Amino acid sequence: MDKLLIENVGIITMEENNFIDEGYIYIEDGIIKEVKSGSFKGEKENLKKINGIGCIALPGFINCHTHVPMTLLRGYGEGLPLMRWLKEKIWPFEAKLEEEDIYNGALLGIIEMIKSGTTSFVDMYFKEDVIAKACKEANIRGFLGNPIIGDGWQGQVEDTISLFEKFKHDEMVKIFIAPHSPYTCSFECLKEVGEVARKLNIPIHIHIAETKDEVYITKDKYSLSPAFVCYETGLFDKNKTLAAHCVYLNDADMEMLLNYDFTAVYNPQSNMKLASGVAPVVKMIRKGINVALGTDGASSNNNLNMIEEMQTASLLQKLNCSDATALNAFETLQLATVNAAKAIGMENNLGYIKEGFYADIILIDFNKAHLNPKTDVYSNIVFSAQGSDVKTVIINGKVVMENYEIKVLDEEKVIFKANKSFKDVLSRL
Ligand SMILES: CSC[C@H]1O[C@@H](n2cnc3c(O)ncnc32)[C@H](O)[C@@H]1O
Ligand SMILES: [Zn+2]
Repeated sequence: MDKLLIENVGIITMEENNFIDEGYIYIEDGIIKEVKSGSFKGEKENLKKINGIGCIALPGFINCHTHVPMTLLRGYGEGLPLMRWLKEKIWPFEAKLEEEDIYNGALLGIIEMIKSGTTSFVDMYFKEDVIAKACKEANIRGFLGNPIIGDGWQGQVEDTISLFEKFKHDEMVKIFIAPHSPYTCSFECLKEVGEVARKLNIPIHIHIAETKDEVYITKDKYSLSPAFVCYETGLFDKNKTLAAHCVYLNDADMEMLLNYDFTAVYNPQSNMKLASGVAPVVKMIRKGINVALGTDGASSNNNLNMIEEMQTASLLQKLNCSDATALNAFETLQLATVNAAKAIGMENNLGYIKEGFYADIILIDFNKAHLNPKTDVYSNIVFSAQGSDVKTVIINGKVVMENYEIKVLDEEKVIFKANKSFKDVLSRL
């Protein structure tokens, strides 16, 4: 049996009013067995110990919307709005990607995510079988969906079914079904996606209502908002759905979505960078819609850092609502942990540091000038911390980064190969 003890550590359990000033977390075979203040009294033989002195432990972040290999496109296609960005720069580049490039970009993104505290991510990209391989090598949890987009959708749905069969018993990789959006998928396609999701009992991952242009497109084509296009195809029926962006959801959309198991995934940095708009997050939460957080790809962000994303998430809502109380630090942390776990159907396993939950835990090093005094630890993490303050990362009970050092991959080699892939793709353009 694998036993791990994190001791002398502050603990944000994510249960309300339950911050443990100094305590321990005891883990057996990847499952949290004890979370208490004070010191561990149990058997200490054959036990790996991590001294968490000066650190605060919290649940690992769940990035609920990304395209992880797009790290290769970081800095590529700068300064364009969504539709021009996709059509003029991103899609032509992606057309030249080979399997090895996707693998190299995925590993680069996974290292970046682990180093800034992400332990699970929800991904939509080509060749998710290759991304799954990268997840398994790094021991990170991947909730992966091959894109379903355009005319070739029938074959892409078949690919998702095969991928699901391949990974249905996997511990770290789960397959989602990922139609790109209501403006790139036909009515028939969205209908079929809903049916397959229900048959396989898997969540749907889609982009909805990202830009004003998207609303014009669906209104023009179907006389419906993007959310109602999905509704009319039965996409939400009895399915769990994660919808990235949701910037232009209107009141009628929200009232309709409340009847479904629906999560809006807020991507503030991507929405700011592409000048898409501000998602009505405070309104959605007030109405009872589950809201989680994602970075989107590194080409529209330009990183995969959930600590930075949380800071932007809260600041943007405060500014947009002209209300300093909007989306406070604890609520913002909920978007990246508890609400995210609910979005992916892992509410009984992830999102809290709690007995019986998976040991997906990060340690933030508070021995830093910018993190003291610890007047409000939630505020310090959301508004003062940097991704690089994450010192140690444990996923499924395995230490994947210790004392700032990635244990599962050769970081230098991954960086070298990703740069080579970028140049190779450019030479094919
Ligand atoms: C076909 S896999 C996913 C597809 O989506 C593209 N993409 C990346 N970011 C966004 C975004 O914010 N909105 C819409 N589409 C996006 C990505 O480049 C891939 O082609
Ligand atoms: Zn996206």
